[in-house]
Amino acid sequence: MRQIERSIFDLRRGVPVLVRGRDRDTLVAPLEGLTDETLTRLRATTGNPPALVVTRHRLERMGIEIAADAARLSLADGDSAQTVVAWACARHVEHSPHQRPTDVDRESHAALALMRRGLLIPAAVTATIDASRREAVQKLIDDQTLLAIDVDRIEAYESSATHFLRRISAADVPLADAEKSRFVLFREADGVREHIAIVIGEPESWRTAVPVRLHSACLTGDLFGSLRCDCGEQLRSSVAAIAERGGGVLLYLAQEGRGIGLANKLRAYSLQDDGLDTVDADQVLGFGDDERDYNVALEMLAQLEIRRIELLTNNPAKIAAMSGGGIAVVQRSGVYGRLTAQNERYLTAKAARSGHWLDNVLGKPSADVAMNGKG
Ligand SMILES: Nc1nc2c(ncn2[C@@H]2O[C@H](COP(=O)(O)OP(=O)(O)OP(=O)(O)O)[C@@H](O)[C@H]2O)c(=O)[nH]1
Ligand SMILES: [Zn+2]
Repeated sequence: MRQIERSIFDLRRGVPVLVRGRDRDTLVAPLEGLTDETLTRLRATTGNPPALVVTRHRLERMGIEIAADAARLSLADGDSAQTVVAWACARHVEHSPHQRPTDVDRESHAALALMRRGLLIPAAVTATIDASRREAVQKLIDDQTLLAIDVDRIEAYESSATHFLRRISAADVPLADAEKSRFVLFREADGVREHIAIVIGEPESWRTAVPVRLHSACLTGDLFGSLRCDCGEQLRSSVAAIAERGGGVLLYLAQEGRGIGLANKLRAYSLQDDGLDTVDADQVLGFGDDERDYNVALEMLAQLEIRRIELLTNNPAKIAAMSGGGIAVVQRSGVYGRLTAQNERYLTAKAARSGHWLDNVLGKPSADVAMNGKG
């Protein structure tokens, strides 16, 4: 396994990793699972006081505006793990951090990139290695107690991770709403995530604007029929709609929870039960309103040689992402689930805060829109 994937797995297990910069080495511990012992060990190993690295979204939640993507908050000797975790992801913070946030260095920025890729809360505790501890730290690396990874590699990985997809396997899987369906599985270059193209009908008989649905995974809704969202019904009605149009493609994207992962989505659900809406709940955890990017979808469409599409969505961001990636979106058609007592607040927030076209679900009439070839 390459160092980068190994470091993500270490962080997911709660094990710190060393990020090697040009001028300094930084020990990085994930916020998730942080204990007082971790903080003590971080101090002892590095010989320096640790800092908490959090995203701009998290700081905004704490009433602090910054221009950069992330910032560091210095930690004092007496700060307990509980306090640090509260600063990073609690809805209510009793004591504010002692100091104004300072700019993040490349190493801290890279640390957050690893957390996101590992679907962890995007926050880390970091400390630079003091010159006096270099030898001891090198020993930990040599005996494989500690994994070291170059900051350059993390940055290169960040920009290339999803740009290469391998087609791994395929099989016919007849579906209740589309008997002629073929599942084609793609794997990202690092092997971490897999996405599926469900190819419905025969490509030769598709319309010139291929009906396409980009569907972000939702375990709770798609598989269990959760009433908190509309995903399951959207999934099934998209398959039926594509089949009715004579075939097309549904891309089932490993973007659970708008890209934050299932663990964080469940955390966000608890925060919603506490009164927050879907966007604010994600922000409490340090995420933006939508963490997805659609490069994977663009790459899958390219490999399937699809360039002109009718997009089945209510989400303007998906149209922008496809058009921006060189796909001609010639038409947009809505795809709706039922309004339930449990999903009304979620759908209302999507319409109000993220601009989704949900008027006819929420009780106002609306029509499908022809894009005039412009997307
Ligand atoms: N973070 C978070 N994610 C959620 C929540 N509810 C649903 N989701 C996720 O939101 C995503 C919905 O994805 P889609 O159905 O592809 O799309 P959409 O952005 O609603 O746009 P449409 O194409 O109009 O359906 C899935 O990944 C769900 O897991 C929530 O409360 N919080
Ligand atoms: Zn859902």
